[in-house]
Amino acid sequence: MAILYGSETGQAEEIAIEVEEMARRLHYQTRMDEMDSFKLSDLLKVSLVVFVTSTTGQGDMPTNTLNFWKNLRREKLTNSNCLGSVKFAIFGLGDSGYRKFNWAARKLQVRLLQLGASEFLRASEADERHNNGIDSIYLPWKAEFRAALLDKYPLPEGVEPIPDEQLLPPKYSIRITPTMEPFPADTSAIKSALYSHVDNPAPLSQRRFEHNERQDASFPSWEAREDSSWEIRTGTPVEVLDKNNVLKDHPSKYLLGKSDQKFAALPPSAPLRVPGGVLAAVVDNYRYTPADHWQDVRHIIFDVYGDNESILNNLGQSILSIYPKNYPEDVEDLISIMGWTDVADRPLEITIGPHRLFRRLDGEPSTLRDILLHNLDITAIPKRNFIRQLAFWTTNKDEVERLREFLLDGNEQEFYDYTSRPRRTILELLHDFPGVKIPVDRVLDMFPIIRHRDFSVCNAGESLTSQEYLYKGANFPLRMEIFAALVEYKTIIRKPRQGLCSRYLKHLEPGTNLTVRITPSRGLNVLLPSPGGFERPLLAVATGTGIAPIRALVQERVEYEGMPGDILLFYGGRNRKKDYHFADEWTWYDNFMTVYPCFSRDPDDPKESPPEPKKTEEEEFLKIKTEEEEDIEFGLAPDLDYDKGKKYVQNEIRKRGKEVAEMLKRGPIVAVCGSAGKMPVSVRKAFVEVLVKEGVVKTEEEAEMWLERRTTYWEDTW
Ligand SMILES: Cc1cc2nc3c(=O)[nH]c(=O)nc-3n(C[C@H](O)[C@H](O)[C@H](O)COP(=O)(O)O)c2cc1C
Repeated sequence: MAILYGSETGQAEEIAIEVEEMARRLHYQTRMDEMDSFKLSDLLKVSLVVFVTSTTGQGDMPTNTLNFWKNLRREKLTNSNCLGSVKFAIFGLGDSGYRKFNWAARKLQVRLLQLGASEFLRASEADERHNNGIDSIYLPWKAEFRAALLDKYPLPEGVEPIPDEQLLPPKYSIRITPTMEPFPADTSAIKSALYSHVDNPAPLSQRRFEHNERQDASFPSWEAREDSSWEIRTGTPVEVLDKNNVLKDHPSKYLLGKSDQKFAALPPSAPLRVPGGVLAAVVDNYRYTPADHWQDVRHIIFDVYGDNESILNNLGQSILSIYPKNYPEDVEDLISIMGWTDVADRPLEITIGPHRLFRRLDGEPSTLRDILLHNLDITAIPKRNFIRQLAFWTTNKDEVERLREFLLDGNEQEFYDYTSRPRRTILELLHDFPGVKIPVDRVLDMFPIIRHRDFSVCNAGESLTSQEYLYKGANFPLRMEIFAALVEYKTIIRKPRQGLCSRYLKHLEPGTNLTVRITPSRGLNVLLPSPGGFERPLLAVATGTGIAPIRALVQERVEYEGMPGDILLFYGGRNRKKDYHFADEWTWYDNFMTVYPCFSRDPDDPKESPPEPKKTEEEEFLKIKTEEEEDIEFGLAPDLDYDKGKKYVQNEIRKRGKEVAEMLKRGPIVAVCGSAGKMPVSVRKAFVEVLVKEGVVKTEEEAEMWLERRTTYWEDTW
């Protein structure tokens, strides 16, 4: 059985992992991977294919399916019945808040049927907005799927499904290498510097021996050797093995580990070998919003070294993907509670690993600590698959019982209350279950891999290139900026929380090198298909950091040699003084741009709506929210007060109806950017109402049609 997934943030992948485990328990040979790692012809080699895919963008296929999808859509396959022998099942994940609910799964299903494949089981569409989220559809579907498998492909006589209480063999192969490892080559500048100041360095063979000695698990740690009792116990002077490493003079002279000393607690800066990735250096990273504003919004500027010609040719926008890393203190915490201290820094041998396990670019051998720092998401919210496996690694009966209870049918709410609602992390969960000791050879099977996070590049045109670039050409970096709101909140267990990437970005120091990936935005096809795209009017609506892609669109027009189309921007924030992003810049373009800002928390008339009592950032951050407020914040419950006469962009659009209708008549590009959920829906409704009220069309249906056919309507919401 092949289980192929398409996933942006990991939900579909998690479902695929569960489906695979279920199939393995029914003795299937399985292959589980993202769609893009699977050849179309391989579909013919398996008995059954399960597709699990989310929908992203505006009804789009996830990024890791795009190649597969392109191949599947090849014109010459149509009417070929080429998948006549393929049996498949589809499980879709979506969010009914989006207009094109579960479109990726639907498109895939239609195409597979068109190519002759037959459905093994009815397709299913899960809705994230449902009370119990995806699970409310997924769990019954899984039970139905299992029953159908047993029915249509019964197990041979005498063969039983492998019970849940029995541990399956690991999928990945990882082990700590035996002690006698060759001494790594002195390739890096840092290394040669390391040895250059050593007094009378020993011959290489001696150094290798000492190195191996230190690699040995029984060799005492630095801490132990610093403790003189070790010396007394063993009779070996502490410095014996390190005598050659005595520094002759001050280490700072060599810039040795300078950054490590200064920012000892920061994630490592070694860039990763990411397929399609390019090197970038942080030029600046500063807080854009004032310190007393509730939200820390970062303006981060990078120099990007890569195939810059092709990036420059990607008019429209680019997406910059960041690969966040863990903090050393969290990793050390995990190493210590799992009892991995002795093996954490010894080289690892990974013969079969997940393909997203990106190694360090400098080719240094990986250690367990390395992959924990760079690859494994130890602060993710624990998923069912993780909890299921944990129960095998504790000898404490109460813990086993408690872990298994979470997974029992009917306990979904309890599981949710323990994990997702308080945003509990894997690391915290492991602290709650001190009896659990995960063996090293299971880490790749159990921990999720860190996913990259995408940011719209918020500059374009001339600002991408420096004078140096223009003069010296493509060897010079491009300057790319992102504008990111850090995710920091507290939950019902009153713990302040930070997203993994937010924490990484917050302390990303200028000068840090990292690997990023630059890809064209999905909006690219929509925004610039026609010649003269720049000459079309642009009707932009942005809330908060949704302004990022709009700023790039504006900057692009500035450079246009012809006459750029005029721009109408509706911008929504909370306070003019705190989050009217890039307000100064808009005045530079007032020959072709009009901005209507509105601020939901700034009262027009202080008598009518008195200002809210001023809160410090800390108060705002630590404010204990009611359960309803929490639900609204996490999008789990509707905010019934949402639209009531507030100063939101949709109301501003209605207020300026005439001007908006005039622009809509001219076939503009409409770009709506900001948080997903109610804003894009309300904005579209406002456009529809305006078109009817201003007499452009008669009915709301006609207005919808107008938006669909006469405008290029692009939403970038998250
Ligand atoms: C930027 C973005 C765009 C989305 N667009 C759609 C959409 O057009 N239709 C839909 O049904 N769901 C949409 N969703 C919801 C996701 O499909 C849903 O959250 C899913 O559980 C994510 O699964 P994944 O983590 O595997 O990608 C979107 C989510 C995001 C973050």
